[in-house]
Amino acid sequence: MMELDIKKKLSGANGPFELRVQTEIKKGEFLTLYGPSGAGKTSVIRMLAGLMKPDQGRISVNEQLWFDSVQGVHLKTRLRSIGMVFQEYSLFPNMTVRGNLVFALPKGENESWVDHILGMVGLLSLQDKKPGLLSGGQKQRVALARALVRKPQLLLLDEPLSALDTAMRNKLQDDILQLHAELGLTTVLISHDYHEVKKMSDRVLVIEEGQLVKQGKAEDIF
Ligand SMILES: Nc1ncnc2c1ncn2[C@@H]1O[C@H](COP(=O)(O)OP(=O)(O)OP(=O)(O)O)[C@@H](O)[C@H]1O
Repeated sequence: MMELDIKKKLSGANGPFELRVQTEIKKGEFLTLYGPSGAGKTSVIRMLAGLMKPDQGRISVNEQLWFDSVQGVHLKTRLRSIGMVFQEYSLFPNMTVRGNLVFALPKGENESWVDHILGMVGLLSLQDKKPGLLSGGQKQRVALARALVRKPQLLLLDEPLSALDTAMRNKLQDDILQLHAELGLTTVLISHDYHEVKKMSDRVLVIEEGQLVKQGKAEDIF
């Protein structure tokens, strides 16, 4: 169970506005953030990841405090149990697929977990290739696998599929849903794609100009 209550002043294209999001995320939930460009969705994910500091509020995950403005707590990104995938492929180009995953493995951890993850996402046959030789979909599959190497409590996905063609996109959506279920993940996805939101989400938060304007099941919202 995750509790999130954050405020942050942002400077948007039409002047400053306040981002304010308050919600609880259940363990195992698949939550999607939906809303127009510039609404503050990426900022929410960055604050969950510890890459942006809220002005005020509190983030707690299973009794562990990640952020608390009153107590002055701001846990560093590497101390938060998170995995992240963004739209741009952020793989190390000079390492193999396997190398990218092993690099993310905590010191002393058994590499058999890397094999397991590679198998789950269907990358075993590509494990010795460098990312430059892979298609966009394959690269995102590697990025997803790498995000899962540390068995994160929270998986953060910022439009990871928006650069892919429809077929590849569908396939990766299925993979993400399967991994989410098999690993018991709690996942927060940003998506602009209405079909994707409907297919993936247990719950949708609609954010406009920093405000949470609607939330609920996708079929009730659209
Ligand atoms: N550190 C910051 N301080 C102030 N304003 C910021 C900061 N970072 C981003 N912003 C502004 O906040 C606004 C919201 O950005 P954000 O990327 O969170 O929106 P978004 O909903 O994810 O949009 P998109 O869908 O286009 O990615 C933007 O106008 C951006 O310029």
